[in-house]
Amino acid sequence: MSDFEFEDSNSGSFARFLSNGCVSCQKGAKMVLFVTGRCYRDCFYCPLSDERKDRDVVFANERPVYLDEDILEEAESMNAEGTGITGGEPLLESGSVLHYISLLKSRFGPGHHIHLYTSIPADNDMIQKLAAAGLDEIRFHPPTEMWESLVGSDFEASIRTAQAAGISAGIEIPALPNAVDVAVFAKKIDCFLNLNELEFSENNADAMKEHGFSLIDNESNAVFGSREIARQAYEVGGKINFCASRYKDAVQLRLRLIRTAVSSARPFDEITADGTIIYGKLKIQSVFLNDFATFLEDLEVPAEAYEILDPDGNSDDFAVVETAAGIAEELAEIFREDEISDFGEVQFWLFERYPFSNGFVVESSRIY
Ligand SMILES: C[S@@+](CC[C@H](N)C(=O)[O-])C[C@H]1O[C@@H](n2cnc3c(N)ncnc32)[C@H](O)[C@@H]1O
Ligand code: SF4
Repeated sequence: MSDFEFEDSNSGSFARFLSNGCVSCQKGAKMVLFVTGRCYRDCFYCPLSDERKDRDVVFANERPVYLDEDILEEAESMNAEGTGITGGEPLLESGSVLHYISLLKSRFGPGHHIHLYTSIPADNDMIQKLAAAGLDEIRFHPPTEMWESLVGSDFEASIRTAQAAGISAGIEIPALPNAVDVAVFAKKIDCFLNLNELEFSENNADAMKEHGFSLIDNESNAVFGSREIARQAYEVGGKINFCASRYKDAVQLRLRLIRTAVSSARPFDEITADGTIIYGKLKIQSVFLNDFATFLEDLEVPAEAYEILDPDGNSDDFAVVETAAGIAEELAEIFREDEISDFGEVQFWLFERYPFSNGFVVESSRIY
């Protein structure tokens, strides 16, 4: 853990303390492991999407998880330094949480930092199990109606038990009115307090409006006034980190995409500053593939500069050759100028997409 003063004028984040989990999260180096969308609470501000809320699903980042291997592959694909376990309420599936902690620690070693979000004040037995599995950090989210009366509560007991068991423990809540009371409590018991800028999501928008909240502007999801509440809480002192909505989107997500792109890009993929990849795509009738490969060899295009994707090898179908954007552009130019027709109809495209397998396509354009 580190003590310092941090103020990011671009995003609006500020902190005088960052837990180790936050340090790797800020680098975009944490995988998000979502363990069950079920939750026994009903916070009006809960941001969960329909795809996840109340559903017994597991996701590693955006990848649905059916097998342990899905989690390990996702962590490898982004070269993760650690994992944040969230939900729903992950401790409703405590057996899975313990299993995943052990799995990640045994594959990636004790240095793979794992933190857990929970709204349950876990009892001594559960804390000992989490510690034995290797959990590094736990962040409790007490219900808003308890924020003024946390002293002597089960949450205080859980935080103290976790700290005694060697788990770094604190509180993480959205910056809603009364967060100042939580700051007073956190300072008193000397635990960290992470404040999230309150955000609108598709599913909580109606409830947020009913509670009198509005957006800062039309370009962000952040709630008007949440940052000012966090600032008041910050003035209380103590180990506080305010994570702005823009910081999550603009910095953490972008850095995670870049990490994923760097570890999974093919030699010819171009990685953009946003972490997307750009490449060229040629669509060609499968029957002409062998001749076309010879044509590329004659042009001295190196083998590592393209990849042939012909899934079913059916000669009636179109196959795909993916290559560097620059090579696709040059080939398109050659085909156009020389009016080449030896390979049937060949289409030339440029693609930009997220760096996951079958990642969302940001843009595609046909160049010839
Ligand atoms: C969605 S919860 C899931 C884990 C667990 N149920 C909990 O509440 O901690 C994960 C984190 O999101 C934060 N959060 C919930 N609603 C939010 C909102 N509308 N805006 C910003 N953060 C929110 C919570 O404070 C919590 O730290
Ligand atoms: S405790 Fe967490 S998951 Fe459950 S309703 Fe509240 S914010 Fe949503």
